[in-house]
Amino acid sequence: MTSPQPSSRTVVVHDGPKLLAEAVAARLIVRLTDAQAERGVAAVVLTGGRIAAQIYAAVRDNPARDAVDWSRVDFWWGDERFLPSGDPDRNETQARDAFLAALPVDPARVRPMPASDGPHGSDAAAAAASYAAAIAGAHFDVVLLGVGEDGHVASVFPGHPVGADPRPVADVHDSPKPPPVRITLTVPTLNTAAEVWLLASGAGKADAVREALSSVSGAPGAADAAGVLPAARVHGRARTLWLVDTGALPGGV
Ligand SMILES: O=C1O[C@H](COP(=O)(O)O)[C@@H](O)[C@H](O)[C@H]1O
Repeated sequence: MTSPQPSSRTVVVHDGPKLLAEAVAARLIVRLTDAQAERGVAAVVLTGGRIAAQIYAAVRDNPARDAVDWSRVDFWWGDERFLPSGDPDRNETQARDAFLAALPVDPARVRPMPASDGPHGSDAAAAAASYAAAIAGAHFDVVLLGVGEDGHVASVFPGHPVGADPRPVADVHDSPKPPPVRITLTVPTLNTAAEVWLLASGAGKADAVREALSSVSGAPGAADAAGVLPAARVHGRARTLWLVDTGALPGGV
């Protein structure tokens, strides 16, 4: 079921996490195929989280995945847990294990955020600055954002100073969700994308989804101090899609 929303948001509700993952995977394959037809290349910003892992596996297992020239897809990350390379809790590790390792990607186009044992060591601010340099001038066809129980997206947490950070990429300390140190694209950077897809599955997300969808905000500069959930502050330039299941939005829109 699909419903147009105020402020050009569209909410699509699927009947459970399996169907949500398969439908988003199919949608992503089509979007990347279209981007390559239009621009020659495609670029996607990956997220972490439980439904994201299911979506990546569904892309891997979808026979239509071969419609995409994976060697001409740029993979970026919206946020990262600042942990050593290969740590199972890194969003990079999750995506590599779930689908990147199974696809004929160009390793040079896979651009994870730095790890805590990388060139910047434990200096998360330097790591964030280096990622800001890497994304400068990049075009994002799609940003995937898993919505947290508290309404966070990427590592922009409600009430946390990162919500008002003026940098394109921020280091995050004292994250309310472990691990405490993270790196994230900030809201203005996420909002440069052509399309933003917000993903939510399960009853644990219901309060955040309901609150974000009822918010009248969504303006790129909306101050976090105003109490607007990060999930309500992000939007694509061309399209903002909420892709959820019936657990996350009981009763529909
Ligand atoms: O910590 C994070 O969590 C969220 C969502 O996780 P989920 O398991 O509740 O779906 C994700 O938005 C973010 O990228 C990640 O770093």
